[in-house]
Amino acid sequence: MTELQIVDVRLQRGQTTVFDGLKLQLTERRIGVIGDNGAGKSSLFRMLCGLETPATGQVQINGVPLLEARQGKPGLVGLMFQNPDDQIIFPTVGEELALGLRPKGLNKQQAMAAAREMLAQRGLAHWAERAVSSLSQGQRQQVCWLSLLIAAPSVLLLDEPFASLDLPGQAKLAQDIAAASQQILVSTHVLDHVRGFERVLWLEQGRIRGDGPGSHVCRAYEADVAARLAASAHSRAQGGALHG
Ligand SMILES: Nc1ncnc2c1ncn2[C@@H]1O[C@H](COP(=O)(O)OP(=O)(O)OP(=O)(O)O)[C@@H](O)[C@H]1O
Repeated sequence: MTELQIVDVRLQRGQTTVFDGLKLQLTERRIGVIGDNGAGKSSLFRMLCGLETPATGQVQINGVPLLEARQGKPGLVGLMFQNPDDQIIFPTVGEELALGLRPKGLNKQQAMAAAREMLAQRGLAHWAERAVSSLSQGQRQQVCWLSLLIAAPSVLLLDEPFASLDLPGQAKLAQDIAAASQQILVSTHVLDHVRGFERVLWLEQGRIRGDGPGSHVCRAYEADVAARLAASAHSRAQGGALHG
């Protein structure tokens, strides 16, 4: 099992200090990440796969600094981007899936054959030559997931992977996540997708506000949102009474 560790990290993005003194040990097989817009979910994932470098502190894999651990092992941590257009590089679906197999030593033909086989197994054989630009947003999100699945990194980071999927697509992805043997972290605003996870992190302005079994943490976040809504309705009503 791969163990990700965040050791006393400060992360700066532009003018924003996203994390300051963040410490986390991530050992559970399924970890959900929830919280308001701007709480730091994407930043956490980008940092865990090396796209953002902390100003101080460190991300470690099995006790080894991330950059060192990834040398010669590009398939250690994989990110499914929130926006498919940030992830997809190649013009066709087949080529995009094949890309994930090249680090495993397959040549171009072998990688394309494996990509075609995977698509065929999922009833999507006709997608192999399909231009990515001709796919809908949800279909592009599916391609991003399949790219990660075929590349099979040890740790999968899925940043709002359900966002554009239709209901059957969401159900299929949830099944795939349940069946995968790797460690998977999922950020989402749809709490039902992570409520059953053994661990959920609730981020609030870059700090850990909740950390525990999915059912407990999701309930606590929902209660907090309800309380905030009630407080703002109350203050609006008071404002109305004052001006009435
Ligand atoms: N490229 C950037 N430059 C500067 N600040 C950024 C950048 N990207 C994000 N931020 C800031 O970092 C903080 C965390 O953003 P992040 O995207 O990690 O939040 P999030 O929890 O993923 O939000 P959402 O739910 O909207 O996707 C926010 O205050 C955001 O404004």
